[in-house]
Amino acid sequence: MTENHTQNTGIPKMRARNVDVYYGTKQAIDDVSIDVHEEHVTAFIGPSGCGKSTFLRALNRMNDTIPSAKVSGTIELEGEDIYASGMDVVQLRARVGMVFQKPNPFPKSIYENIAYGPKIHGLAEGKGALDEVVERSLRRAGLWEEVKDRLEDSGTALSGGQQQRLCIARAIAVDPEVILMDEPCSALDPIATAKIEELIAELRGRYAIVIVTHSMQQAARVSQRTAFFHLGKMVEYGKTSDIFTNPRETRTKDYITGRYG
Ligand SMILES: Nc1ncnc2c1ncn2[C@@H]1O[C@H](COP(=O)(O)OP(=O)(O)OP(=O)(O)O)[C@@H](O)[C@H]1O
Repeated sequence: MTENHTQNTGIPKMRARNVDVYYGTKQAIDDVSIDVHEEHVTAFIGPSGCGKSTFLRALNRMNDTIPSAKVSGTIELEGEDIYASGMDVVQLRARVGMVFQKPNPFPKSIYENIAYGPKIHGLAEGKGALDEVVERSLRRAGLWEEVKDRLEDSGTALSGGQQQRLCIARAIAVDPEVILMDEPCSALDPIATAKIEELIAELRGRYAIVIVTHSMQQAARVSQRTAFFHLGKMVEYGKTSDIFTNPRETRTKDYITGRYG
């Protein structure tokens, strides 16, 4: 373990050590160790197929849904082993929320998209409390003003960018500690992308955010820490400004200067 991997800035929110992920016999992640801190946006970058999404999904056990996937090593959330046998995975995924590449609202009303999680997790009792959570979550996701008069409309009737903010509001509604975002802007136009990036900057004050992105410009704009992945390994992890201006590893330099990818 080197300083390079831990980026010592206080107690980490999540701590991964020596993580391997296999799909059947194919190794997709090889011995990755990283600390993720609250009030930071951590970007995962690297060429297609290097394992960014696989590692991201390991952070809230989304890989459990893929029968061939096997994770080893340790991943802790606030010091608690998330792969321990007693871990409640539904609860874990509320604490470590996820936003996907393609916005995926439920085919239900805007209101229900947000209210569903707090209801099943028992976070809000009664209509008044639920109304409050819905408004607060939509406000935090920068969507309230646009939807407050149409909360009963279907979430799927919103524009792509609004749908993605709805999905972020849905993640926020269950009071997460970490939000994982897997290329959250790849299906959006530049204006919707800029809104999501602004939102990420605001949300950083409350949550640890991890974002997978193909856009180095986006990583540079939104993140404070960047991890560069290549062929299943995490090659370099550091302050985003250092990774982009003064990378230590040749492979990082080659990638950020566009030599491959
Ligand atoms: N469900 C799966 N079953 C088998 N192999 C998979 C599965 N998902 C990913 N892989 C393989 O694992 C490796 C890492 O894939 P992953 O999607 O994590 O990479 P990535 O860096 O996120 O790629 P991209 O940037 O293209 O999304 C690839 O070789 C991929 O083919």
